[in-house]
Amino acid sequence: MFSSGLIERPVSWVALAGFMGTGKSRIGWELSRALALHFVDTDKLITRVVGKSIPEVFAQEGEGYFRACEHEVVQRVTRLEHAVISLGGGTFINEDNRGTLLERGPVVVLWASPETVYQRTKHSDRPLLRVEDPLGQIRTLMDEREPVYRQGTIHVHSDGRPSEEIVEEIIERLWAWADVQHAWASGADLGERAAD
Ligand SMILES: Nc1ncnc2c1ncn2[C@@H]1O[C@H](COP(=O)(O)OP(=O)(O)O)[C@@H](O)[C@H]1O
Ligand SMILES: O=C(O)C1=C[C@@H](OP(=O)(O)O)[C@@H](O)[C@H](O)C1
Ligand SMILES: [Mg+2]
Repeated sequence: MFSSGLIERPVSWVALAGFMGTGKSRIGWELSRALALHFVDTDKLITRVVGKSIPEVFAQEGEGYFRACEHEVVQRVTRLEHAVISLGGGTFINEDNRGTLLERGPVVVLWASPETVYQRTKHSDRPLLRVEDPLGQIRTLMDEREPVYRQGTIHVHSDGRPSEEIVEEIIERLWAWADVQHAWASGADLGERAAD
């Protein structure tokens, strides 16, 4: 239906950024189903290519190696067409990655409170949260990263909301964003014609 042009999507490429546990992986997958786009989770891609889990990569190769993998993966996923990309929580923090992603298309940032993040991550293995006081660590790291996440294109809250509602809001906001892009593009066309 999408390829026949009967149903249109707001975008054919979008990335999801935000802190750990805000729902990038889950919402990204659901969004990709809703928009009939391919789905890539950069952490899963790294896991597959390196042949180790994220905690193993951190423990055996070090965080620097993981960040280099993320950088390489960003170069690749920004060349894809028809895809929803779920990033790792730190991917968008790197300035170079951020520039590449924002140039490629809209970056939707998901937000949640430190308490929600703690509840959603406490039974999982996030190497950066393997500390004595994970909630304190979440607060510190979130404060540090917040100004950077603010540089995303669209911001959506995920606290206490079912995933379907979040996906619906993202799609609405992407339509509004796409409308503005088209208006700018046709304005620029008019400007160019007027100058001819
Ligand atoms: N809106 C939501 N409501 C409840 N649980 C959620 C929601 N979004 C994600 N989760 C759950 O929280 C956990 C972390 O989500 P995940 O998608 O892995 O986050 P991220 O990729 O941002 O770290 C998962 O168990 C996921 O199913
Ligand atoms: O915030 C971070 O630096 C990280 C977030 C993780 O991804 P999620 O945000 O999907 O948990 C994963 O990439 C790695 O543990 C580092
Ligand atoms: Mg994830």
